[in-house]
Amino acid sequence: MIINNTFQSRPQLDKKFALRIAKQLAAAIADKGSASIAFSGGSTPKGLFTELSNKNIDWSKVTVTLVDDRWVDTTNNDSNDRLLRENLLQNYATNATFFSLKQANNLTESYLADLTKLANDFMPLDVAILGMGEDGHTASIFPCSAQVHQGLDENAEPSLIKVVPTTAPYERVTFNFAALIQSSNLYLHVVGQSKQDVISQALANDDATQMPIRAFLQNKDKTCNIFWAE
Ligand SMILES: O=C1O[C@H](COP(=O)(O)O)[C@@H](O)[C@H](O)[C@H]1O
Repeated sequence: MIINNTFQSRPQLDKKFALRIAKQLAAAIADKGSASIAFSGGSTPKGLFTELSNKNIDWSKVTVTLVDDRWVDTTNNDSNDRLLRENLLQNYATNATFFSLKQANNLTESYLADLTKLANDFMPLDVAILGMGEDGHTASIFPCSAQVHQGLDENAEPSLIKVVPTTAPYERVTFNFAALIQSSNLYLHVVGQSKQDVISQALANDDATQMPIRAFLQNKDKTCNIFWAE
Protein backbone atom coordinates (compact mmCIF):
# COMPACT_ATOMS: atom_id res chain seq x y z
CA MET A 1 0.00 0.00 0.00
CA ILE A 2 1.27 3.46 -0.76
CA ILE A 3 0.38 7.05 0.04
CA ASN A 4 1.86 9.71 -2.25
CA ASN A 5 3.12 12.99 -0.78
CA THR A 6 4.21 15.26 -3.62
CA PHE A 7 6.03 18.58 -3.23
CA GLN A 8 6.81 21.38 -5.63
CA SER A 9 10.41 21.71 -4.51
CA ARG A 10 13.01 19.71 -2.63
CA PRO A 11 13.42 22.33 0.14
CA GLN A 12 9.66 22.24 0.70
CA LEU A 13 9.74 18.45 0.91
CA ASP A 14 12.69 18.49 3.32
CA LYS A 15 10.91 20.95 5.66
CA LYS A 16 7.59 19.06 5.79
CA PHE A 17 9.23 15.66 5.99
CA ALA A 18 11.57 16.73 8.82
CA LEU A 19 8.62 18.10 10.78
CA ARG A 20 6.71 14.86 10.38
CA ILE A 21 9.67 12.68 11.39
CA ALA A 22 10.40 14.88 14.41
CA LYS A 23 6.78 14.52 15.55
CA GLN A 24 6.89 10.75 15.17
CA LEU A 25 10.16 10.49 17.11
CA ALA A 26 8.78 12.74 19.86
CA ALA A 27 5.60 10.63 20.01
CA ALA A 28 7.63 7.41 20.34
CA ILE A 29 9.68 8.99 23.16
CA ALA A 30 6.51 10.11 24.96
CA ASP A 31 5.02 6.66 24.53
CA LYS A 32 7.91 4.35 25.48
CA GLY A 33 10.81 6.56 26.56
CA SER A 34 12.98 6.11 23.45
CA ALA A 35 12.87 6.16 19.67
CA SER A 36 14.79 4.64 16.78
CA ILE A 37 15.18 5.68 13.17
CA ALA A 38 17.10 4.36 10.16
CA PHE A 39 18.06 6.53 7.20
CA SER A 40 19.19 5.79 3.69
CA GLY A 41 22.32 7.31 2.26
CA GLY A 42 23.11 8.32 -1.31
CA SER A 43 22.57 11.74 -2.84
CA THR A 44 18.91 12.33 -1.85
CA PRO A 45 18.70 12.96 1.93
CA LYS A 46 21.28 15.71 2.62
CA GLY A 47 18.74 18.56 2.85
CA LEU A 48 16.43 16.47 5.01
CA PHE A 49 19.32 15.73 7.39
CA THR A 50 20.05 19.42 7.87
CA GLU A 51 16.38 20.25 8.52
CA LEU A 52 15.95 17.39 10.96
CA SER A 53 19.18 18.12 12.84
CA ASN A 54 17.65 21.50 13.76
CA LYS A 55 14.52 20.01 15.33
CA ASN A 56 14.47 20.52 19.04
CA ILE A 57 13.40 17.08 20.28
CA ASP A 58 15.04 14.98 22.98
CA TRP A 59 17.69 13.47 20.73
CA SER A 60 19.41 11.90 23.75
CA LYS A 61 16.60 9.34 23.67
CA VAL A 62 16.92 8.62 19.94
CA THR A 63 19.01 5.90 18.31
CA VAL A 64 19.96 6.78 14.76
CA THR A 65 21.19 4.22 12.25
CA LEU A 66 21.28 3.49 8.52
CA VAL A 67 19.14 1.08 6.52
CA ASP A 68 22.33 0.17 4.63
CA ASP A 69 25.93 1.16 4.09
CA ARG A 70 28.75 0.62 1.67
CA TRP A 71 31.57 -1.43 3.16
CA VAL A 72 34.14 1.34 2.93
CA ASP A 73 36.14 3.21 5.52
CA THR A 74 33.93 5.66 7.40
CA THR A 75 36.14 8.49 6.14
CA ASN A 76 35.44 7.57 2.49
CA ASN A 77 33.28 10.02 0.49
CA ASP A 78 30.97 7.13 -0.45
CA SER A 79 30.33 6.15 3.17
CA ASN A 80 26.70 6.59 4.24
CA ASP A 81 28.04 6.61 7.80
CA ARG A 82 30.10 9.70 7.02
CA LEU A 83 27.17 11.39 5.24
CA LEU A 84 24.99 10.89 8.28
CA ARG A 85 27.59 12.03 10.80
CA GLU A 86 28.42 15.16 8.82
CA ASN A 87 24.86 16.18 7.97
CA LEU A 88 22.42 14.74 10.50
CA LEU A 89 24.42 14.35 13.70
CA GLN A 90 24.82 18.11 13.99
CA ASN A 91 22.99 20.89 15.86
CA TYR A 92 20.39 19.41 18.29
CA ALA A 93 20.90 15.92 16.82
CA THR A 94 24.48 15.67 18.14
CA ASN A 95 22.83 14.26 21.27
CA ALA A 96 21.52 11.19 19.44
CA THR A 97 23.10 7.75 19.84
CA PHE A 98 24.54 6.67 16.51
CA PHE A 99 24.53 2.96 15.67
CA SER A 100 27.08 2.54 12.88
CA LEU A 101 26.83 -0.43 10.54
CA LYS A 102 30.60 -0.30 10.01
CA GLN A 103 32.12 -1.29 13.34
CA ALA A 104 34.80 -3.73 12.12
CA ASN A 105 37.33 -4.23 9.35
CA ASN A 106 35.91 -7.47 7.96
CA LEU A 107 32.36 -8.11 6.84
CA THR A 108 32.05 -11.65 8.20
CA GLU A 109 29.01 -13.74 9.13
CA SER A 110 29.95 -13.57 12.81
CA TYR A 111 30.23 -9.78 12.63
CA LEU A 112 26.75 -9.59 11.08
CA ALA A 113 25.32 -11.93 13.72
CA ASP A 114 26.84 -9.79 16.51
CA LEU A 115 25.65 -6.54 14.90
CA THR A 116 22.13 -7.94 14.46
CA LYS A 117 22.07 -8.88 18.16
CA LEU A 118 23.12 -5.37 19.16
CA ALA A 119 20.51 -3.84 16.83
CA ASN A 120 17.80 -5.86 18.56
CA ASP A 121 18.06 -3.33 21.41
CA PHE A 122 16.29 -0.70 19.27
CA MET A 123 14.36 -2.85 16.80
CA PRO A 124 11.69 -2.71 15.47
CA LEU A 125 12.38 0.79 14.21
CA ASP A 126 9.95 3.62 14.88
CA VAL A 127 10.84 5.18 11.54
CA ALA A 128 12.60 3.75 8.46
CA ILE A 129 13.36 5.93 5.44
CA LEU A 130 14.09 4.01 2.28
CA GLY A 131 15.80 5.36 -0.80
CA MET A 132 15.70 3.77 -4.24
CA GLY A 133 18.10 3.35 -7.13
CA GLU A 134 17.23 3.54 -10.83
CA ASP A 135 17.35 -0.29 -10.90
CA GLY A 136 14.68 -0.53 -8.19
CA HIS A 137 17.10 -1.50 -5.43
CA THR A 138 16.22 -0.26 -1.99
CA ALA A 139 18.39 -0.25 1.12
CA SER A 140 21.18 -2.43 -0.37
CA ILE A 141 18.86 -5.16 -1.62
CA PHE A 142 20.11 -5.18 -5.20
CA PRO A 143 18.28 -7.05 -7.99
CA CYS A 144 21.64 -7.87 -9.60
CA SER A 145 23.04 -9.54 -6.47
CA ALA A 146 23.14 -13.23 -5.55
CA GLN A 147 21.66 -12.20 -2.18
CA VAL A 148 18.41 -10.74 -3.56
CA HIS A 149 16.26 -13.70 -2.45
CA GLN A 150 17.88 -13.73 0.97
CA GLY A 151 17.30 -9.99 1.34
CA LEU A 152 13.63 -10.24 0.38
CA ASP A 153 12.75 -13.44 2.27
CA GLU A 154 9.56 -12.63 4.22
CA ASN A 155 10.16 -15.53 6.60
CA ALA A 156 13.77 -14.67 7.43
CA GLU A 157 14.70 -13.43 10.88
CA PRO A 158 14.95 -9.62 10.90
CA SER A 159 18.69 -9.12 10.43
CA LEU A 160 21.66 -7.40 8.88
CA ILE A 161 23.08 -9.17 5.84
CA LYS A 162 25.95 -8.81 3.39
CA VAL A 163 25.14 -8.00 -0.24
CA VAL A 164 27.56 -7.96 -3.14
CA PRO A 165 26.09 -5.92 -6.01
CA THR A 166 27.39 -6.67 -9.49
CA THR A 167 26.25 -3.38 -11.06
CA ALA A 168 27.31 -1.00 -8.26
CA PRO A 169 30.54 -0.59 -6.33
CA TYR A 170 31.41 -1.99 -2.89
CA GLU A 171 30.15 -4.81 -0.75
CA ARG A 172 27.21 -3.67 1.36
CA VAL A 173 25.72 -4.23 4.76
CA THR A 174 21.95 -3.88 4.84
CA PHE A 175 18.90 -4.57 6.95
CA ASN A 176 16.80 -7.22 5.24
CA PHE A 177 13.17 -6.85 4.18
CA ALA A 178 11.98 -8.71 7.28
CA ALA A 179 13.64 -6.12 9.53
CA LEU A 180 12.56 -3.00 7.62
CA ILE A 181 8.94 -3.97 7.03
CA GLN A 182 8.40 -4.15 10.81
CA SER A 183 9.06 -0.41 11.15
CA SER A 184 6.16 1.52 12.65
CA ASN A 185 6.49 4.27 10.06
CA LEU A 186 7.86 3.39 6.63
CA TYR A 187 8.85 5.97 4.01
CA LEU A 188 10.31 6.10 0.54
CA HIS A 189 12.18 9.36 -0.09
CA VAL A 190 12.92 10.06 -3.76
CA VAL A 191 13.42 13.11 -5.96
CA GLY A 192 13.40 13.78 -9.70
CA GLN A 193 11.25 12.61 -12.62
CA SER A 194 13.43 9.59 -13.33
CA LYS A 195 12.69 8.16 -9.86
CA GLN A 196 8.97 8.80 -10.40
CA ASP A 197 9.27 6.73 -13.58
CA VAL A 198 10.95 3.95 -11.61
CA ILE A 199 8.06 3.99 -9.11
CA SER A 200 5.57 3.65 -12.01
CA GLN A 201 7.58 0.73 -13.32
CA ALA A 202 7.65 -0.83 -9.86
CA LEU A 203 3.88 -0.58 -9.54
CA ALA A 204 3.27 -2.10 -12.97
CA ASN A 205 4.49 -5.60 -12.10
CA ASP A 206 4.98 -7.69 -8.98
CA ASP A 207 8.30 -9.54 -9.26
CA ALA A 208 10.25 -8.09 -6.34
CA THR A 209 13.45 -9.92 -7.28
CA GLN A 210 13.56 -7.73 -10.42
CA MET A 211 12.85 -4.55 -8.42
CA PRO A 212 13.19 -5.04 -4.65
CA ILE A 213 11.32 -1.79 -3.90
CA ARG A 214 8.17 -3.65 -5.01
CA ALA A 215 8.23 -5.72 -1.83
CA PHE A 216 7.66 -2.53 0.17
CA LEU A 217 5.37 -0.61 -2.19
CA GLN A 218 3.10 -3.60 -2.76
CA ASN A 219 3.04 -4.97 0.77
CA LYS A 220 -0.58 -5.53 1.82
CA ASP A 221 -0.12 -4.97 5.53
CA LYS A 222 2.14 -1.93 5.63
CA THR A 223 1.66 1.54 4.22
CA CYS A 224 4.70 3.02 2.54
CA ASN A 225 4.53 6.82 2.43
CA ILE A 226 6.27 8.17 -0.63
CA PHE A 227 7.81 11.64 -0.27
CA TRP A 228 8.65 12.92 -3.75
CA ALA A 229 9.62 16.26 -5.29
CA GLU A 230 10.76 17.21 -8.76
O1 LIG B 1 23.62 2.90 -2.84
C1 LIG B 1 22.72 3.55 -2.38
O2 LIG B 1 21.81 4.14 -3.20
C2 LIG B 1 20.46 4.35 -2.81
C3 LIG B 1 19.89 5.44 -3.71
O3 LIG B 1 20.76 6.56 -3.66
P1 LIG B 1 20.50 7.94 -4.44
O4 LIG B 1 21.87 8.54 -4.60
O5 LIG B 1 19.87 7.62 -5.76
O6 LIG B 1 19.61 8.77 -3.56
C4 LIG B 1 20.36 4.69 -1.33
O7 LIG B 1 19.02 4.65 -0.94
C5 LIG B 1 21.19 3.72 -0.49
O8 LIG B 1 21.11 4.03 0.89
C6 LIG B 1 22.62 3.81 -0.92
O9 LIG B 1 23.45 2.94 -0.16
